[in-house]
Amino acid sequence: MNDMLEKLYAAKAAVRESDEAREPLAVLRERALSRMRERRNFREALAGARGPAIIAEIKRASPSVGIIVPKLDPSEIAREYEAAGADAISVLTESDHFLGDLAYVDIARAASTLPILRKDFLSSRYEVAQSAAYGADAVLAIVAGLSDERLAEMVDEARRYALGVLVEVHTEDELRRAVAAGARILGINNRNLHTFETDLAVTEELLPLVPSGTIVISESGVKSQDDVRRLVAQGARGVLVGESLMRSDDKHEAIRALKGATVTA
Ligand SMILES: O=P(O)(O)OC[C@@H](O)[C@@H](O)c1c[nH]c2ccccc12
Repeated sequence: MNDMLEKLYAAKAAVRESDEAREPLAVLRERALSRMRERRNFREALAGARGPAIIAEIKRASPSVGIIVPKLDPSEIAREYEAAGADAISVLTESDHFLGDLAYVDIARAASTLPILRKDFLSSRYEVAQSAAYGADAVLAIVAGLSDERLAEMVDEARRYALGVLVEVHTEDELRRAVAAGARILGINNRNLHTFETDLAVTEELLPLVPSGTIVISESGVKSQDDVRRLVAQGARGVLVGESLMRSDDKHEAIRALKGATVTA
């Protein structure tokens, strides 16, 4: 694991410990199960999307670029994303480097009808149950930061609450591990977590190695209709877009443009 990732997971483990002292796993599991009827199907939303599936991200800051938007109204952004035609919403909940908050998940959920992905450096059953209890419909599992055992535990815990799992990979080896863990929704991250550089060629290189029936979402560095066109032409079902949408003053037009990519693809 690289330094940055290691730091993020270590900080997260400390947060988890204090959370656990306040709200034990059993309490969260019960609450997660009591919210089963609210669950929105992340996988179906992507599979059934018209044109390329767009996961629009709510992200206030990131380690690679710093502050993206000084003030954030997650409710308003969630509403805008849905009205603009997004298929799902990703919410950063990591607080130190991304200035996120777990509460944003339920805020985004209340403001839209789309499935909500909790994006964070999660590595335990506890955090998966917590995500479901706090209104998530799907969680992120970053293979580079997880042992096979941890990954399997997260996938197993997610199944209990019918949560989707977006299994993120960046290399061929990680892709193999994701497939072995039974990943049905793969996120191919174009960003190299050592250098923070993005290169859409990462998705293009890994796509031919993905088993059929797996939904592939290309993540990071996607900005234009041409980018989406290129990625879907290679077999991606859709894209996850953060920074370029957060910076856009006209989210409606921005998403419409990304969506329009299949028309000629
Ligand atoms: O802002 P971008 O370049 O559109 O990227 C979005 C998303 O892919 C990125 O936020 C991301 C991908 N994997 C992550 C893991 C943790 C935190 C954030 C991420």
